[in-house]
Amino acid sequence: MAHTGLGTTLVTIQVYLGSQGALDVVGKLLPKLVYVSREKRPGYQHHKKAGAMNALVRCSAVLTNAPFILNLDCDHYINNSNAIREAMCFLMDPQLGKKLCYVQFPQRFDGIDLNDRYANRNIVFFDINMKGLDGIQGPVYVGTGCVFNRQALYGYKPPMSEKLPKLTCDCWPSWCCCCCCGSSRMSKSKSKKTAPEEGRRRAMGGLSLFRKKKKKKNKKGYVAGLEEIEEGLEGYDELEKSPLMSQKGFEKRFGRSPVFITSTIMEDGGLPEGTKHIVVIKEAIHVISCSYEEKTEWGKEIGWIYGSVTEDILTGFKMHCRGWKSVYCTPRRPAFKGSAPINPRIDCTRFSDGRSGL
Ligand SMILES: O=c1ccn([C@@H]2O[C@H](COP(=O)(O)OP(=O)(O)O[C@H]3O[C@H](CO)[C@@H](O)[C@H](O)[C@H]3O)[C@@H](O)[C@H]2O)c(=O)[nH]1
Ligand SMILES: [Mn+2]
Repeated sequence: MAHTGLGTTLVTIQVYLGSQGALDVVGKLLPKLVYVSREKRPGYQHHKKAGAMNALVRCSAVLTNAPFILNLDCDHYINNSNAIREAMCFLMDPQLGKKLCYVQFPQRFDGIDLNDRYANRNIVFFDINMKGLDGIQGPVYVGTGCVFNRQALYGYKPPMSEKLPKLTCDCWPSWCCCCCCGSSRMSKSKSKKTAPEEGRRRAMGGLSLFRKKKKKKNKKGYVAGLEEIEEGLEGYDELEKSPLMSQKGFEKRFGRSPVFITSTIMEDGGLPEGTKHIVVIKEAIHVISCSYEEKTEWGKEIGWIYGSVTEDILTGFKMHCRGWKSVYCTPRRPAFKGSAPINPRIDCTRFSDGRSGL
């Protein structure tokens, strides 16, 4: 039901196919379908679509914690039964997968008139610009037809890759000592990254928690934002902070749900062994209550970002800024389709309704 921002809606969670489940024609258990409606009350911002998405992310983390999330607008549908498989080929790729925040598909529409009078195809954007971006850090997130890596929604950074030998001058690799050995920068960077420290970092699942980059100034006062320095120290700040983060920091970022917080550090998703239904249902209701996000980082640093008419662009940029890459996936048969606005009035109404949360 639409919400005007004035009334009240209560939490609804309906699990279709129930606790017994149901089988498909070949006897396999069908996935459950869960309908979720969050709580809204006067005096509490619901943040429209971005707020709805954040509530869904938390609720699903508590109920199943699947590591990947497909986001589709309510006026879009799946048009290619291989769509999810296409995305998973990237997200589960042994080399590339762990660094990907999302796989974005182009938006395609039904009902476009012969001459595409209302420019629904958006050829320049979807078939030129987005392909170009795919060659850099990846396409922007366009709000629908996108499969996310759940970890990227939580403000974590992508895991670091093994380092290749570094060039210390224009022509020689770092093992060349003729002109560069004794460089304090390099030796500092190397001596800091000792094996036990590296081991501790790995033990943390390679996740960088909430680190603010410190800019280092060199003698001349220039900002020496050299990658080597940053990379040499990578993982240290957060290791020092992580014991403190465990309680207050996590709550400040994610809100006061220990079940949700636990789910965020399970890198491969899933629920802890022995999780009880009654606990998760209670917690699922808690995380979609209207005051849950107060004094947290939801919508500011994590999840779908608030405060813009196009929450999608900001959300994708946040991930790219943290170093994640994205992928543009364009199978021959469109993966998803939406219904095209067929006159300017419909387009304007849809636009203003969507932005005001109707
Ligand atoms: O209060 C709201 C308003 C919208 N929606 C959802 O947001 C979607 C997008 O809204 P729509 O009115 O369809 O806007 P469009 O302009 O068609 O959407 C494009 O532009 C939006 C803003 O950039 C993106 O969020 C969309 O994914 C993208 O398809 C809808 O389908 C709903 O699923 C909500 O959940 N709550
Ligand atoms: Mn739409």
